Amino acid sequence: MSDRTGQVGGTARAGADRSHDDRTQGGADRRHDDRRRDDRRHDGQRRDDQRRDDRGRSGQGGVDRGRARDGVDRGRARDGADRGGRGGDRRDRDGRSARPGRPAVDLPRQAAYEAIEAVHRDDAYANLVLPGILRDRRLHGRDAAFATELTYGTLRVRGTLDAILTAAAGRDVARIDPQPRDALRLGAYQLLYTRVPAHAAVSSTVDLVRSLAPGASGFANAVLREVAGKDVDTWLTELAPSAESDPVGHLALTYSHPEWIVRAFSEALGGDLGETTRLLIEDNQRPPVHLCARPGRADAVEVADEVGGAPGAFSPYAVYLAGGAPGELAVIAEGRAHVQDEGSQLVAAALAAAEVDGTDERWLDLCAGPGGKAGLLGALAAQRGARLTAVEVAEHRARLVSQAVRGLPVTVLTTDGRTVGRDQDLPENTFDRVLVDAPCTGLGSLRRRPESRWRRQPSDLPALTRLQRELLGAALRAVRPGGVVAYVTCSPHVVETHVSVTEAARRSGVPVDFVDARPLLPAGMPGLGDGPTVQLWPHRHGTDAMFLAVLRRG
Ligand SMILES: C[S@@+](CC[C@H](N)C(=O)[O-])C[C@H]1O[C@@H](n2cnc3c(N)ncnc32)[C@H](O)[C@@H]1O
Repeated sequence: MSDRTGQVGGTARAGADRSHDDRTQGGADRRHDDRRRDDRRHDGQRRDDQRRDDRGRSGQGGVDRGRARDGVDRGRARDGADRGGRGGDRRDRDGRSARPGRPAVDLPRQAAYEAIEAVHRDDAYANLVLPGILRDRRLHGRDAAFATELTYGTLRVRGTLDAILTAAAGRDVARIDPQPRDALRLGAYQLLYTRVPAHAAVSSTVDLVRSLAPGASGFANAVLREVAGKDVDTWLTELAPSAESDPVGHLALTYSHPEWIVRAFSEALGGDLGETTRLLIEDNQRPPVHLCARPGRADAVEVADEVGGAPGAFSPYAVYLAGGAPGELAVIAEGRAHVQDEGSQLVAAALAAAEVDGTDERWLDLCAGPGGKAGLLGALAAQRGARLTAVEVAEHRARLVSQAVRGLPVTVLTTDGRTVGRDQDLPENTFDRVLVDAPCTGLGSLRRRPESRWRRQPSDLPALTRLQRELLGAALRAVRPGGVVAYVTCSPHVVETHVSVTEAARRSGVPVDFVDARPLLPAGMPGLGDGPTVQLWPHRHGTDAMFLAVLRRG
């Protein structure tokens, strides 16, 4: 450790103690007034340095402090950093904006902080809460992209950030108050995983902490300077367990996933740690947006031309968007396409591609909300003279299904899918094709839900797997002899995939055979394994990790 780092380390611990005093003794502020005045003088100097630094760096690419080892996509946030504190923003003696009504912190960082805080304080979902915050703060274009990158990135690598912050602060992050803690996570993310200049990352975070918890700004300054003393690889070398003695712990800290999820992925990948690593890396990338060009209403190649995207690699309906907000596209507004991961398209289309003997008119989607697969199946049903019944137990999600299938031959039922045989609209032995897109942990779409890896717990599994078995049991009662059932999860956890499907089939009392699902996917698709089930993967196929089992009723 260098002299400078050692010195800062001492300051960080002193700061940590000060902040602790502030919280526990209330009036401790007075005892530290002198130190705070010093802090402010240093902060003012630092901000001047930062502006000079930002001006000097703009156009030069900044400093990339990270390398590829953690798999986090870096460098995209660089330009946004240059905006912080520039453009003639006049500040008062405390570093706050001198213009009334403007927050002390630049708007993209403020927006990212608010989203992160809402996720941790209110159990909000980042993908739902952030658009409203961006709208309220009138952030568009590069500012909105910067705020989004900071929000998603910070939430994704929270585990690694917390380990580093714990070491830098000299105490467990759990013992730091929630507001400065989230601000520190945001600051450490900028320092370790983006090209934001260190001065900008530190001073903007200290400003943010000062606006939230004035007593903690000196502490935040010291902790961040300690964090900035090493790059992420050096931190990980110091903190991560050895890859030889504790491979799961090593991967978990290095690639910021909970250990139980690393273990589950490794098991689903047959214990191949190299491939597990590639998956973890992929989970930390910004996910692409895929559209589904609805069959009969649009052609994927034409939609790709229209939106400036590219046709998908596998699904005949897939279009890869280059960027931008899909909600603003005419093709979506006009119902010619919808947003849907390519893997979801593939598993829904596989159900439609399976052979059935006899009639092919009555299709059933037993877990339809919010309606992505019902939209594709409804469009295919329209082409083939069939009709889809879409079942969803949650009222608000059933409304989303109704919106998604407008104009298609789909009947939406707001009911429990397990009522097959008890509900007159869900008779037994009736449907030709049935989809069970079961509620699951969602471990296959961690790229899209940055907070979910930290929110999900192994204790979620028993209730989910019971529901999965019951819904698949209901589907096996609903399908007629000779008809097919597709069981789908957006999770590769073997307890939710192989265990749920084999247990449900065994307990159903209905004669069923597994159909080889691989030929139901586009010809030549690589990496589909030995069958009869199929597991798609982000690192192999660029899709969410969808699982598909197809069963034919005897
Ligand atoms: C994985 S999501 C389905 C996603 C959907 N197929 C799509 O492509 O948009 C599972 C859905 O099942 C619903 N669900 C949960 N329990 C259910 C039940 N007992 N009966 C019907 N739907 C249920 C959930 O509310 C959720 O909307």
